[in-house]
Amino acid sequence: RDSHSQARTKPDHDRRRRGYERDVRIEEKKEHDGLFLCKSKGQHLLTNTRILDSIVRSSDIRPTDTVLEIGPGTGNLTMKLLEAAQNVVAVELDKRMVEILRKRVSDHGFADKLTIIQKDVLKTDFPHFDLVVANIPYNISSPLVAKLVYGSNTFRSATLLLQKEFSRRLLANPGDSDFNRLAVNVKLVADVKFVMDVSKREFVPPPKVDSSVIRITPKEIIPDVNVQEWLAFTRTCFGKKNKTLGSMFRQKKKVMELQSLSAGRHGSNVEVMNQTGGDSDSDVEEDGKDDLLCLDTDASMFKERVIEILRTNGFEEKRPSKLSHRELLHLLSLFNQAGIFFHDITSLQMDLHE
Ligand SMILES: C[S@@+](CC[C@H](N)C(=O)[O-])C[C@H]1O[C@@H](n2cnc3c(N)ncnc32)[C@H](O)[C@@H]1O
Repeated sequence: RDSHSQARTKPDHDRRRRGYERDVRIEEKKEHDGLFLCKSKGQHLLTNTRILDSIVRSSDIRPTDTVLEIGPGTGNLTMKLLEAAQNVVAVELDKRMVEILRKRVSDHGFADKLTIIQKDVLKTDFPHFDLVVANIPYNISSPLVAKLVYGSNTFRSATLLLQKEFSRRLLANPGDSDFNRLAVNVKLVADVKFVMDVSKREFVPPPKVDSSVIRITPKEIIPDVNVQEWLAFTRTCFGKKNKTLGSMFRQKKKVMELQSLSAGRHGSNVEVMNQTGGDSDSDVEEDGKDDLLCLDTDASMFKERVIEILRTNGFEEKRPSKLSHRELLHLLSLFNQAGIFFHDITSLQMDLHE
């Protein structure tokens, strides 16, 4: 009986869904002249005026500010930003959105306050701006946050509407289950604060997930560390964030990387290249207990040197996701003092993801 009722509910569900999608189209057609919203470009428009107002209020815009908006879409947020700021720079990929936005803004007499850059935000150099306020496409959250916090622009804060789960990771602290490489890298250079949750029902069309607004404020003083080396170091340490550092640095793969590099080097410095992919917690990898048997003497000695640094400084049994920035920076400096440096051949990509 159950399977029979399931067989009947599936078409019902599909019919309801088709009807719903048609409604959204009609609504959009009315509002945006038949504009079809692309999921692949993350086109979920925020339509609730109360929430748009709260976002603008919480972003602390001054009348003299230039605000950078990423993905203005049809301009729901842009109109509010134009009222509050001196200027808005909006970066939008979709030509159709740009046309609608341009018309809407000039109909309201704001044209001279808005600069539109019709480009992919990840491939655009930003002009000067004071603040970022944006409902961004969720599929580029990680590289976009990286571009903002590790990029060359100086700004007061970025108030961003993000996927709820992603924002929880950014908000996490050492020891929290969500704490990962993204959080450790962003929080080296910025503070992250929760602003509010936003239900998926507030968007047209609704995405599958709920959202949150967070505020990222770049730190005035950041630790004196080579950024590329830090990113490579955290890529290594957070490769398997729940493993102990001891077992991580015993992995055959890591030692072999070191071995091949040390073979090509002279002098005391040894570079630890980070070119490994597959760095999720679920990856199955050898714990390294027997790996030593497969390694030649130089690599074994090098591995023992690394383990010795961890052991004598109390890091061998520690898990990277439980360490503070201070502890991680200390560990990196211990490696450096021992002539071990982390370099990333993919360093030009500022990808902070786990
Ligand atoms: C989530 S919608 C937000 C629309 C609008 N801000 C709102 O709140 O109603 C994201 C917008 O970003 C644009 N977009 C997607 N990928 C982009 C990219 N790589 N660079 C610039 N804009 C992009 C989409 O076309 C879309 O208009």
